[in-house]
Amino acid sequence: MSDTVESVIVAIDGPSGTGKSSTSKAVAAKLGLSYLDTGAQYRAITWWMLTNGVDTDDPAAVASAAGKPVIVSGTDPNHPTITVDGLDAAGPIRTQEVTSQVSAVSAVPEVRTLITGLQRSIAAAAAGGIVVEGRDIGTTVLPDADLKIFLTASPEARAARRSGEVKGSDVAATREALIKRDAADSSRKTSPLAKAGDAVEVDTTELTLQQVIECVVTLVEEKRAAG
Ligand SMILES: Nc1ncnc2c1ncn2[C@@H]1O[C@H](COP(=O)(O)OP(=O)(O)O)[C@@H](O)[C@H]1O
Ligand SMILES: Nc1ccn([C@@H]2O[C@H](COP(=O)(O)OP(=O)(O)O)[C@@H](O)[C@H]2O)c(=O)n1
Repeated sequence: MSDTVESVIVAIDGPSGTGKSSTSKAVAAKLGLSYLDTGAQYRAITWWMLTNGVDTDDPAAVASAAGKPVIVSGTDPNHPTITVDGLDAAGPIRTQEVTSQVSAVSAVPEVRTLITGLQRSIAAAAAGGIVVEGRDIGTTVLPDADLKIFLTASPEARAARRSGEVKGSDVAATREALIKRDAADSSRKTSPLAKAGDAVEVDTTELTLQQVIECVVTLVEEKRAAG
C-alpha cells in the first residue's frame, strides 16, 4: 500500500480490446506515473522464441528457453519502449504470428514466474507510482495494488476496435480470434485472466476512450484522497 499520495500503484486488467493500453498510458501521463504494458513482455518472449526456432507449442521447450532472452521495458507513458537482447521489439511483437502464439507461451509456468518477477521489480523501482496493465496484475503480480480496475466490453465492441486498427481487416475473423485468445488466457492453470475480488469493474462498451480515462483518473484521485 502507498503511504504517500505520489506512490500509488494501479493495476488494470481485462481481455483484449477493452482499452487497457490506451487508458493506462493516458492515466499515467496525466497523473505523472510510470506505465508498464505486461502484454508487451509476453509478446516479446514469444517473438524471441519464434525467431530462435523454439517450438511455441512445446511447453517443455519453451520452459527450458525462457530464461535466455533479456527483456527490458521502458516505463515512460509518453514513450513506452521494449527491447529484447538490446533490439527494439516494439514493431515485431505486434505481428499476427506473435498474436496467435502468445497465449501458448504465456501459459507456461516458467515463463510466468520469470516475467512476474520482472514486473514486480519494475513496479518496486517506480518511486513515483505506476500503472501496470495486463491479465493477472490485480490477482497475482501486484495483489496489494492501491487500486485495481477490471475493464470489460462486449466482444462486438472489442472486435470493432481492434479491426479499426488494421486497414481492411475482417471484423468477424477478429472477433473469433479475440474470443479464442480470451478462452485460452482465462482457462490456463497458472494465473489466468481474472477479475480480482477487490477490483472495480468498468464496462467500456458504451463509453468513449475519454470517458474511460476520466473514470479511472477519478478513481485514482478518490483513492489518493482517502489514503
Ligand atoms: N472506449 C473506447 N471506445 C472506442 N475505442 C476505444 C475505446 N477504448 C479503446 N479504444 C480503441 O480500441 C483499440 C484497442 O484499445 P487498447 O487500449 O489497445 O485495448 P487493450 O489494451 O485492452 O487490448 C485502440 O485502437 C483504442 O484506441
Ligand atoms: N499480465 C498478462 C498480460 C498479457 N498476457 C498474455 O499476453 C497476451 C498479449 O497481451 P496484450 O495485452 O498485448 O494483448 P492485446 O489485448 O493488447 O492484444 C495475452 O493474450 C496473454 O496471453 C498474460 O498472460 N498476462
